[in-house]
Amino acid sequence: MDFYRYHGLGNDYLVMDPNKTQINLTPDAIRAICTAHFGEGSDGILYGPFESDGTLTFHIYNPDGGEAEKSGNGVRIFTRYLIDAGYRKIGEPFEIVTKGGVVRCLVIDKETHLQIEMGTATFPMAPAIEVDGVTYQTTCVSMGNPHCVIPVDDVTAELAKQIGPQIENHSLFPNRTNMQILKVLDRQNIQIEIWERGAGYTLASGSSSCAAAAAARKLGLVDEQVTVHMAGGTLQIKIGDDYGIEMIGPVAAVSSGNFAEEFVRTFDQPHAVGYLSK
Ligand SMILES: N[C@@H](CCC[C@H](N)C(=O)O)C(=O)O
Repeated sequence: MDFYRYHGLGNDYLVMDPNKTQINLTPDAIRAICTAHFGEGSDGILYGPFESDGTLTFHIYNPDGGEAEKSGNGVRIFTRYLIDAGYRKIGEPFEIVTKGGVVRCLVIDKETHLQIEMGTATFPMAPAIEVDGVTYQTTCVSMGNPHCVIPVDDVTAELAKQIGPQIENHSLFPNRTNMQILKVLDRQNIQIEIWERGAGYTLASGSSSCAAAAAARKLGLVDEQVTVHMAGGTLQIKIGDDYGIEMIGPVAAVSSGNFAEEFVRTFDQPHAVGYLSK
C-alpha cells in the first residue's frame, strides 16, 4: 500500500512507509497528496519508520510541504501504525526520536489508549501581540515544535481562523508558530481551538493540547491532570512539576490505498491542479 489513513480526534494523517512505497516525497508531492478534492486530502503525512543502530525515527510533514519537529497526534498515529504493521508490540514501551526530541510510547489499547511521554515544555517568551486592533497577552511554549497560547473569553473556531494566520506568520516567529486560543473551564478542564502552522484550522492537535495545558499550569490556573476539550474530542494531559508532559488519547484507523499513476505524474506539475494548502 502507498498510504494508511488514520485520525486522532479528527486530525487526520496519511502514514507512508518507505519499506512499502517508493514515492519521492518532494514538497510538491506532499502538497498534492494533502490537498483535499484534488488529492487524498489530509492534515499531514507521517513518513517512516527509519531504523538504524537501535534508533527509530520518522518525518512529520505539514500540508504546505514543510517539516514539523514534533506532533502529538502524529506520534500517537505513527505509534498505532507501528503496532498495526508489526514493528512494535502492545504493552512494550519504546522510544521514537523526532526532530523535536525523544518521545516515549506505550500502547495499552491501540484504539483507545495510546500513552506518550511528549518531553518537557519550555516557555521562551510571553509577548503581547496586537491583531486587528486587539492586544492579546500570549504564553509561548515549545514542545519541540512552537506554540503560541492565547487566553480568551470566548473560544470559537471563527476567532481561531481570524487571528490564526496572522499569529502564525507574525514577525516574532521567524520559524512561524502553531496557535491555540484557550479558555480555562476549571482546574481540570480547558477548551482550545487551534490554528496549525503549515496546516491551518484543525479539529484537534496533540502538541497543541500539551502546550495549552502547560501554559495554563504555568499561569497557575490548572492542576497536574487536565482534560483538553477540542472540536474533535478530548485528550488527557499530565503536566509534571518540571513541565514534563504526558498525553493519553485514541487513534482510529480509516483506510489504506494506492495512488493512481496519473496522480503521481502530476507531482512534477504543481500548477496543473491548484495545489494550495487549505
Ligand atoms: N497536529 C499536530 C501538530 C503537527 C505539526 C504542526 N503543524 C507544526 O508545524 O508544528 C499535533 O497533533 O501535534
